[in-house]
Amino acid sequence: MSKEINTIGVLTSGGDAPGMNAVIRAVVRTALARGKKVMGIRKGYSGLLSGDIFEMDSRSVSDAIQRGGTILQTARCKEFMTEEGQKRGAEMCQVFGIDGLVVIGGDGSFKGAERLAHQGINTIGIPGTIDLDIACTDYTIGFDTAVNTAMEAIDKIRDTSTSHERCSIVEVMGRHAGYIALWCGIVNGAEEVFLPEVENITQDDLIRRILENKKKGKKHNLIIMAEGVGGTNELAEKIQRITGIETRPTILGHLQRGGSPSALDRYHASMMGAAAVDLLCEGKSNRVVAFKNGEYMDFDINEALAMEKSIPPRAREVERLLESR
Ligand SMILES: Nc1ncnc2c1ncn2[C@@H]1O[C@H](COP(=O)(O)OP(=O)(O)O)[C@@H](O)[C@H]1O
Ligand SMILES: O=P(O)(O)OC[C@H]1O[C@](O)(COP(=O)(O)O)[C@@H](O)[C@@H]1O
Ligand SMILES: [Mg+2]
Repeated sequence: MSKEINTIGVLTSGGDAPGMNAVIRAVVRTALARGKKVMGIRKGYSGLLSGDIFEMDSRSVSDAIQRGGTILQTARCKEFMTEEGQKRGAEMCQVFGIDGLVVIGGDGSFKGAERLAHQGINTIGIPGTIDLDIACTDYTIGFDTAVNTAMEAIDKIRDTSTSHERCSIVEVMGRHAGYIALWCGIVNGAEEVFLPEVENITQDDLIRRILENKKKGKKHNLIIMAEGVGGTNELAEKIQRITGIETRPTILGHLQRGGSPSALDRYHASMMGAAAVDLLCEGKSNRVVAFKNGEYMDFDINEALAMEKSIPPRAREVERLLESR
């Protein structure tokens, strides 16, 4: 018989993402509507281990849906990677009466949720990361806002780049994932995009293309670099040294992680937050909520973590087709 859940905990973990507050709001309000008690855990698994836990009511999530960041704050917690840390985490849940837990984060956070489920706490993961790099789901909360933020910033860089006939290299976030870079390549109309998951053109090929573009009268070259590829500053210096074309690197960095979430992020966040609570109420554990082929569903965490995701070949092809030559 599945265990009945009376108190639901909620935490955000790993890198923050716009829309996390809308998830917290949906979890809190759905749980209260189902007659459950809700406990907020601050600073991810760090706050769980230090007992930074408080009761939440409907007002705790007022004025949160439109706010960026996470009102529960987030952290990366090394101690929780150890079995001892995970046991202590489960004990802390018991101390606060938490029998079901919603973990909002990425793959790393889901591994932690799986370990807690192993210790007897019912857990459900919700994909919250700007990187869009969780294989079991077509959408991760925060991506739409982040890619729009990057797109708007790159449009602005393109304006000044054209005025000065410069080459601009813009580095977008994604230590292991090139989705923001790929999307910006398409929606900003870049001349070249470098992704961590696939083979890219060589720096020599790039320099030849920049010189050809100049001969054809192109007024700027816009190159998008995913963070995980690296070497943005060095590449800019090399292009300028060899071609004589002024080249400026811009690293967009953490501005991509902040800001008020888009409608898409708020919508998925609300739907996924409510789904997570309903799964817990049905006695489910060790599951991840996903949006796949236009529907909300859930997967076993271990199966979800074993899935692989690759850059859609057609999107890479279209990005290349549309590069101006
Ligand atoms: N293998 C693991 N076992 C237990 N906890 C983990 C594991 N991997 C990550 N975590 C926990 O999840 C946190 C967030 O993971 P991280 O990979 O940084 O971010 P994300 O969840 O966004 O991928 C880590 O700091 C750690 O506390
Ligand atoms: O904020 P930090 O610690 O510098 O981390 C930067 C990383 O976090 C991200 O913004 C999001 O990654 P996660 O969601 O997996 O934490 C990556 O794109 C980036 O590489
Ligand atoms: Mg991650």
